[in-house]
Amino acid sequence: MAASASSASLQLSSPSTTATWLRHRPLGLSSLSLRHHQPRRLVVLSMDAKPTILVSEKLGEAGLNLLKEFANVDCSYNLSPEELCTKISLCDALIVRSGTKVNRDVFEASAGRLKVVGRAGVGIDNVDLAAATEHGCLVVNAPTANTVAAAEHGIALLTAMARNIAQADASVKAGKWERNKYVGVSLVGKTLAVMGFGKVGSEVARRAKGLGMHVIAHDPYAPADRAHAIGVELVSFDVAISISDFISLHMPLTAATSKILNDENFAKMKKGVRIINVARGGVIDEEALVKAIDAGIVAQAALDVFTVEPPPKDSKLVQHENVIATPHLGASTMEAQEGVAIEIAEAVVGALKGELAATAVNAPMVPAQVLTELKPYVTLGEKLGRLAVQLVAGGDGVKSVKVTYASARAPDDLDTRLLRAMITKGLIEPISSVFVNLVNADFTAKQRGLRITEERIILDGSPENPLESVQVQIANVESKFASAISDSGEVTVEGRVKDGIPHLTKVGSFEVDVSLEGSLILCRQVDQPGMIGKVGSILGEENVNVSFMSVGRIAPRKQAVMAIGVDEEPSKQSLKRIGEISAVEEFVYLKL
Ligand SMILES: NC(=O)c1ccc[n+]([C@@H]2O[C@H](COP(=O)([O-])OP(=O)(O)OC[C@H]3O[C@@H](n4cnc5c(N)ncnc54)[C@H](O)[C@@H]3O)[C@@H](O)[C@H]2O)c1
Ligand SMILES: O=C(O)[C@H](O)COP(=O)(O)O
Repeated sequence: MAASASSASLQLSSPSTTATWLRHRPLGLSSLSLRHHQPRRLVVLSMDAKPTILVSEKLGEAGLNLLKEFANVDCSYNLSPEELCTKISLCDALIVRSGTKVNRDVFEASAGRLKVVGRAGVGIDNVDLAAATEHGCLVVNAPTANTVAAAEHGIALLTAMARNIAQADASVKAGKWERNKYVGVSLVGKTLAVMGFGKVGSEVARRAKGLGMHVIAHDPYAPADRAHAIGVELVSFDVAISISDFISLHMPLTAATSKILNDENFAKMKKGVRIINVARGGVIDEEALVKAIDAGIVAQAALDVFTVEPPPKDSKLVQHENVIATPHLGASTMEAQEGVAIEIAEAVVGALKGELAATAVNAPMVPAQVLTELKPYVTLGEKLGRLAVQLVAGGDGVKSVKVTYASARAPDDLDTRLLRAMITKGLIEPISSVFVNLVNADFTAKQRGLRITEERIILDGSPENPLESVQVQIANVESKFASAISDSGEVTVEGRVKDGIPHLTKVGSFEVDVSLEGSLILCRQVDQPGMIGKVGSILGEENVNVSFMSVGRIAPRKQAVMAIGVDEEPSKQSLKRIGEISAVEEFVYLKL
């Protein structure tokens, strides 16, 4: 008889995840279950329990108010990189726009405290995503609220450039009246190439069509039917740049798009082409653009974004008379900034509360309604992982875990990434000091050499629930609770969600039914009358509340496993007394 409170020191090895799919019938359940009380929850917040959120660039008032309801908010603008690194170690979340470089130094300086970086806008090229992921820091953005503002700014630049508005305005203000100098070009009937047919690009295309332009687009990843729906033809990169009178850039800055407009590609363009950039400065080789303007290939350029922001005062590009420039104003409308601020505040507060984020950039992005549906299963997965690893006694360490999902849903209708991540969290956190979340789960498993294979059992029946059951098995280990080893030799726990609450339904080969709240005592005993009463009264004497009890047995009066859910942690003395009950053969106390 052995009692053990929680963890063992284990080594995890041999990374990777694999998946297989099988077809089975639903599994039956036959266990005796007694519900005692609804578990009570006691939440105690200390005076300084509020998280701290650093806002390093100007954010709309409505968003700030939302943040302040939940956290201490430190609005510190124009921080130097050193100041940011100093402050960040005291912050749980950071909200930035495009002006703050959130590099590896920032994550290292946070020493694990920084849990969320919120990008109040779309482009996340100023955040080191690899470093964020390695540090388990979630990055969320606000991808929709500034789309229209950016598209409108693109159209504003297009029309202003075509009619020399900026230069003519400066000339009039300088006391001149140069009507012949500022003759423009018309837009109607001209060809516009939209490079990057995403949210902003498609809104620009829609508006340009309204101006009577012929719009084509290049985007290797955009669906043709979305383009056709607004009367835009998708073409190759070379066709787009070589036949167009105007080229408007709307792709993200990535390794593939960096300096995509360079000497070679400017040489392919139609003489007199006009360029608009409200995407990112880095997609244009700025030196090559100056040369192309001087060579007469590019007649004019209208730029909102630059490789270095702000650009140097003596920038040849900015100073060029055929260039108009704005200081990264694409998202800067009152409406967009209020929208972005609310969008990012909600995402950051949600993430700090531990909710799954729908706008996560470095974690699986799952639509909000799917997240809501999966929530209890995600909790189930984490708790099964926690239970399984606490049941391990020794062996060569936890190296190989198999997760089996039983579901009536079609394989492509069940996203298991969230579940796998939370099972991984449950498996790793009780035996290490590592903080595991959706962001770094796969990375951490790989680093620790934990191999997780996933198997899918396709059930017949109604696919109303995403999952019927989840089973977690750890191979090649011994257990501190021998009954947790299944007939096939693995530490095995299985659970399902009932009425929105995760339940443990199987331990080893024994069927039980206990809600996974509070903590758990598992006892193997010889089935006989009075056992529930004996254990219950030992716990009752200590005022430990039993939330659930369930007995799974091979046959009446044979071996049985009793699962007891408790709200409070029993003392070592009580656990010892349970172990001393004569019919109890082994027992274990597990923290959920
Ligand atoms: N100036 C501003 O203030 C401002 C405001 C909003 C957005 N932006 C920038 O505009 C860009 C687009 O934003 P969005 O919200 O439309 O993003 P989005 O993700 O909706 O669209 C980007 C599109 O670019 C496409 N793309 C990726 N690689 C490409 C390539 N090599 N060639 C062509 N297309 C490619 C993608 O398939 C996608 O459809 C981003 O760079 C964003 O940072 C700037
Ligand atoms: O990517 C974006 O959302 C835009 O570039 C806006 O950037 P900003 O928030 O710094 O204005």
